[in-house]
Amino acid sequence: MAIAKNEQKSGERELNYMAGFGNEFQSEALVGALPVGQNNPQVCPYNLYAEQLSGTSFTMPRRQNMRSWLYRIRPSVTSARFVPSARINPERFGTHSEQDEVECNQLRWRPMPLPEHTTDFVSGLQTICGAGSPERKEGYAIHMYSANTSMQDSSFSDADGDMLIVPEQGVLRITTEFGILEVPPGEVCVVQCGIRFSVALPDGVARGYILEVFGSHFTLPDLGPVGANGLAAARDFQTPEAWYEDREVDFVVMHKLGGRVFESVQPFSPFNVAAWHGNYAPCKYDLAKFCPVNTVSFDHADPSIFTVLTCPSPWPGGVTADFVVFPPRWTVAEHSFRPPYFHRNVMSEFMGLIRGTYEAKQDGFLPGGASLHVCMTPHGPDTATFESGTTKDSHKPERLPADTLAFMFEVNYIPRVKKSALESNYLDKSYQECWAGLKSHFANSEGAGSNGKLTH
Ligand SMILES: O=C(O)Cc1cc(O)ccc1O
Ligand SMILES: [Fe+2]
Repeated sequence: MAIAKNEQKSGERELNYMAGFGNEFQSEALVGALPVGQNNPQVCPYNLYAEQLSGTSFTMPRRQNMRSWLYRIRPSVTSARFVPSARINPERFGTHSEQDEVECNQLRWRPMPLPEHTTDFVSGLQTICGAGSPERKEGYAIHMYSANTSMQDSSFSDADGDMLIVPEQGVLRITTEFGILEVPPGEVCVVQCGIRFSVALPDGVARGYILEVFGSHFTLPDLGPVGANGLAAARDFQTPEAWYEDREVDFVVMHKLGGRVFESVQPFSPFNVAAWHGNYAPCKYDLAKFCPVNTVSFDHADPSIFTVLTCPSPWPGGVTADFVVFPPRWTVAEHSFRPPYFHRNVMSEFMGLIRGTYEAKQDGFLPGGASLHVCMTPHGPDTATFESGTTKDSHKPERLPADTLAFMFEVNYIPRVKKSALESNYLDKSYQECWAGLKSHFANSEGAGSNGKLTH
């Protein structure tokens, strides 16, 4: 067995990352393992197998074209036949189905409980909603996970799309074919379509959110008049250096395709890539590095101003999905209602909370919880937020607390909500009550209203 540049046991090694978003990276865990000047030498260095993983069609324009070359001890093709996985309950995880319904009411979930029984990242996945079709390669699904055990000699890959993973509780140590990423709450990662990965839980528990996009890839948003800087900087994204293990063991390889999970057993670890190069590779990003841009005068900017990553739609200006963060920041708008406004949006909005409280809700929206407001469903600040927003001194700058971190998956297609998520006992059936106190303050002749003050 050749000697790896890094330790064989991932737990003992400091992780190294390469900086940049979508760069042409190259990385060797074994000195000289990358072929020089070509992808397919007749015999690769160290007798490795060359394997290409493409993320776009071969003929995609160069700027969008994504692929990587992996140099591995055995090729991925050497596994037994895949069969439907008995570990996954398709009623709970996969994609939405015909039996799931659209729901025009505002929905909110309390935090999903941590599991009572042994549950790893994959068995702890629960689909909340989805739209479009993985077969047609358009649309998305939104999932949550809650787990208390590391994946053991097993991996998962998603042939349906890219996964953006947002931890809320517990570090995720994600071993991929490209190397290892450690992702604590406050950071997010993207594991692209087809990449095999396995999740260990150094903290013993983990909970969080996933946005899966079919047939599209996450990219940095254009900045338009904002200019060349601001929001998420490309250099702050981190891609793991190559890491491999040469381990012969019965390894379960799970694979999601068309919303169904299949599995196979192979006699070796799939994390056997000694070197790779290309621009199709997982990455992570620390949300604390996000540089918000916002109003410095009056009124409330639309939340698109906080877009971290976007999945463009096939038509100009549209998106399949945006990942938006509500970071700690100063709010300074004068003579303005500063919290999020009341609205009905053409896009559908799934929100989650990583920590703290969210500026539009004083109560009931908890870390690990979620809300869903679909296309044209009215929503906005709860009664208490409206009252404080209309009475506070709006000439004093205010710091939104540093320990707050909410986010939104803003999606185009109207989602169907998974039956199991609608029937779960953590669905908050009293959500609508948060707006019940929004009484009329209308004053058409005298008194309140005419002087810009409300009587509460
Ligand atoms: O809380 C929400 O619904 C998200 C949201 C935030 C905001 O500041 C403006 C519009 C919007 O949809
Ligand atoms: Fe909204």
